[in-house]
Amino acid sequence: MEKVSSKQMNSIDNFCIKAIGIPGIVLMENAALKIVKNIDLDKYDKFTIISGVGNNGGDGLAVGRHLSILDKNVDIFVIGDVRKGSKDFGTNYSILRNMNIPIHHILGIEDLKYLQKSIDSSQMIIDSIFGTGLSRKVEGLFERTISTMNKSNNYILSVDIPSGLNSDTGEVLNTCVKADKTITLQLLKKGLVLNEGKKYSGEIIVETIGMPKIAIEKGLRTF
Ligand SMILES: NC(=O)C1=CN([C@@H]2O[C@H](COP(=O)(O)OP(=O)(O)OC[C@H]3O[C@@H](n4cnc5c(N)ncnc54)[C@H](O)[C@@H]3O)[C@@H](O)[C@H]2O)[C@@H](O)CC1
Ligand SMILES: [K+]
Repeated sequence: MEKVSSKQMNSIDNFCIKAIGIPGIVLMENAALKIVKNIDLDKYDKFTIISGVGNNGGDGLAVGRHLSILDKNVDIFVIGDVRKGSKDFGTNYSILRNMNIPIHHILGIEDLKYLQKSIDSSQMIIDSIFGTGLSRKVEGLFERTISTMNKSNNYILSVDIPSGLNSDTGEVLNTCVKADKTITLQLLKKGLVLNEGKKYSGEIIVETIGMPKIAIEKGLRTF
């Protein structure tokens, strides 16, 4: 199984989007549907989704949309400055707003009690805080959010990478979500199986999201 670095993944993304013309939002929607495909909908009805404001967060918001359309009970939390959100995150954020689906923003410590309340009454936590874009140590409110998640005994499903894990080296950047399952998109990220990757990823499932071979080969050759 091909293992890729985040740089390689980014160049594959870019080739897909810029050279071939598959919009990022299409890849994000494919990712969301593959995440939902891996959830046992007969077993799980109540979800707490915690999203960052990058494309990993966008994946999580799209998952939240699909689960609520399937009449599941979904609490959606966003952590990070929405104004600094990525383009595709913004698209999914405004779709949820237009659907009048409530979004809770984790802006300060006091918001963690709402998160705790949601976690106490849900069966599954979906972690879409950070993916391959994690670029520095996890601190402050992000650190406290992740420790709130890890303290619960809910089932935790991570989108692409357990948030806090360096997707290239498998190092934990101060703290990391301890996932029961990680659905990684298109290709296996090296960090998932290096150092502490296995411990924090739980069961790893690779799901393709519609990236053509030509893009993958080109991207792999670049780095
Ligand atoms: N680019 C694409 O076409 C696709 C990307 N996908 C998803 O996009 C992810 C990569 O998205 P991005 O590159 O936007 O990055 P991420 O969404 O992984 O994270 C970047 C965000 O986290 C913030 N951040 C990074 N480190 C932080 C720290 N220590 N503390 C606080 N904030 C921090 C950044 O400011 C940025 O807002 C992948 O993991 C995957 O889940 C998928 O949607 C598939 C398609
Ligand atoms: K994640």
